[in-house]
Amino acid sequence: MDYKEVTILTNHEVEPFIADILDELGANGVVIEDSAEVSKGRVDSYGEIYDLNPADYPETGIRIRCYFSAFDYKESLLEDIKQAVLQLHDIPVTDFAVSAADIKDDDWENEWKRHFHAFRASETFTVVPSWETYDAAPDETVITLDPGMAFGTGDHATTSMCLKLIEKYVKPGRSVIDVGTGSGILSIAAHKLGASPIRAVDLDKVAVRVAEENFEINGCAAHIAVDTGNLLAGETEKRDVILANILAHIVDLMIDDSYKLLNENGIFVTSGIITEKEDMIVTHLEKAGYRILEISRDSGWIAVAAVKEVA
Ligand SMILES: C[S@@+](CC[C@H](N)C(=O)[O-])C[C@H]1O[C@@H](n2cnc3c(N)ncnc32)[C@H](O)[C@@H]1O
Repeated sequence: MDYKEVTILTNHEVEPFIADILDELGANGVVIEDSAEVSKGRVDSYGEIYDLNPADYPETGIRIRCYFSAFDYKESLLEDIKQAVLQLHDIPVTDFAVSAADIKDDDWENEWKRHFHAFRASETFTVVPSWETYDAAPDETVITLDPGMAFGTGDHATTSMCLKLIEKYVKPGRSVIDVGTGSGILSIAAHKLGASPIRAVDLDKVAVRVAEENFEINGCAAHIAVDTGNLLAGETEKRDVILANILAHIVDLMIDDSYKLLNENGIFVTSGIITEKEDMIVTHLEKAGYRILEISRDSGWIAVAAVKEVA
């Protein structure tokens, strides 16, 4: 079947919402290229800094590439995307352009996989696509991933900030629940650090299937229970750590439940929160009884680690 590659150029503020919009409209695989990445400089597994090729990135804002099968693509699609973006509440859309091109080679999957390569996502975790071979250095812990249609390759600021907080706060033998597991990346990281037992849930059945496959690839399927689930609804087992990288207004809905479900001195690691929503989330966390341990910031997003201290 032929595929269409749809390219969108827009400003950073739209980024948190674009994947959901494209998903609703039937996109297969979404790749986000951020102009801010070029100025960061990357460090490879041997500590050498390398530059990204500016030609691969937009000059300003973000470029989103996504893929639609001929079956899902219709003439009105570009206009539908534009209208959905322009109707976002309270989000300034200062730049917007959308275009489509044919992909003739029947190989859209490889087209978007072209953009995903092994990279160091945190101090110890290196994410390696399942189709690449990689020689890990002794200080690296490899997470092998095929994210398929699910979110979570690790190169998004929210995921890498979560990985860094997990490195710090998840200890061997701690019980974990990963809410909105996506590709399963955070659960795999927790497992590699010795956490147990681990449960992963996602509202999206496709994400649950992808996470299961990634648990298999990483040899941890027997150690992570994965299921569909809506936030913490129906969860009764107390946990030492709760992970949730979802959007701020959704995280907000689970703050009180997370506090109830945590053991004493348990830790809530959460991200998916744009800086504009920091005050709202921090105020709610403190009201629920949490003490904020730290807040990380990257590319307009924050991640929070908070502890349930019981006097
Ligand atoms: C931003 S992705 C995070 C994926 C991965 N945990 C990571 O850190 O990269 C958010 C995930 O939350 C899931 N999600 C959204 N709303 C949810 C809900 N109410 N309950 C459970 N999962 C939800 C989405 O399907 C998506 O897979």
